[in-house]
Amino acid sequence: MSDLPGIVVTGASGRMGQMLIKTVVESDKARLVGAVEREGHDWVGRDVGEAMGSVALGVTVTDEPLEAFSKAQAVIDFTAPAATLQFAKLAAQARAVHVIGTTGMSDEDIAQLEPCGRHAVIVRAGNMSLGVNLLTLLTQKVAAALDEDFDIEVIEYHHRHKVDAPSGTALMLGEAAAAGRGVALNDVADRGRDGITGARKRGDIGFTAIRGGDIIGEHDVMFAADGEQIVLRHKATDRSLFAKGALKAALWGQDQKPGEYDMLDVLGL
Ligand SMILES: NC(=O)C1=CN([C@@H]2O[C@H](COP(=O)(O)OP(=O)(O)OC[C@H]3O[C@@H](n4cnc5c(N)ncnc54)[C@H](OP(=O)(O)O)[C@@H]3O)[C@@H](O)[C@H]2O)C=CC1
Ligand SMILES: O=C(O)C1=N[C@H](C(=O)O)C[C@H](O)C1
Repeated sequence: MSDLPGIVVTGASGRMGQMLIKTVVESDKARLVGAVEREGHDWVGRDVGEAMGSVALGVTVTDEPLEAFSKAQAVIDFTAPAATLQFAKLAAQARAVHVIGTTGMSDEDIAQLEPCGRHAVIVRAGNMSLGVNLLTLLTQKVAAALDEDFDIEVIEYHHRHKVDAPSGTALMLGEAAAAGRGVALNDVADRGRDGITGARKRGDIGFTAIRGGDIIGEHDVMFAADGEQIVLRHKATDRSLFAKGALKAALWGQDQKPGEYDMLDVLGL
């Protein structure tokens, strides 16, 4: 038996689930020890490699997360808010590092992670890429340098299947812009315009969500003043970017004390 950290992937059949399984299997720093799907899913009981239409990997998809987590050092979870809250409790019980990529979690959902972080390491980020995490720091710096003559708008572009808006990344960028301005995002966020909205309020941070086709994930932070605009931009062209970041977080988490962390901690930014 290898002593490489064992990883369980939840939401195994999903876009990110499949990418994560491929990334873990191809890594020489970790091994895949479990794949979880919800009860009743037609992948349950099948070899996960075969279910993905490839070679057998010797890992059977299960609908019993606690049993899978108990055999693992880390759980990588890109699913949905309700599932992630359930997995957080089980990962804490199993003392496994819980890497959370799931977006669309409310403030109340996030608060529920706190007791879990007392027992296990949690790394959560709306975007696991180096580029976006660096962009949050640039956004904060530009927002701090400019005054409210510059309107800030975060524009995000995603595929037609995405179910949450604004994206987790857009909210990270909005938080960074608000921090640069020394304000709370909740006090200035303008999330959804329709009808007679009135003119833009000075100091607001706006969000625009585009959905279409197979766009993997693109984010612009626009600073628009009279006579000039600055646009900071990140474009993801491959989902493996997020999966590699998540695996890095799972490995980094092995050496940390229980608590809640983000990708800036993992990347040392
Ligand atoms: N942080 C980051 O870097 C990134 C985050 N994401 C986020 O990851 C999440 C997943 O995205 P994506 O893979 O595109 O979505 P998909 O819909 O393709 O996959 C989600 C998977 O989670 C499964 N799932 C949902 N609920 C449960 C449950 N209770 N138990 C077990 N499995 C469950 C779904 O199963 P079923 O089909 O049966 O519902 C599905 O297999 C989203 O929140 C997305 O925003 C995505 C990319 C990068
Ligand atoms: O749902 C997606 O696909 C993505 N979700 C994340 C988000 O909400 O920001 C990250 C990435 O943009 C892809």
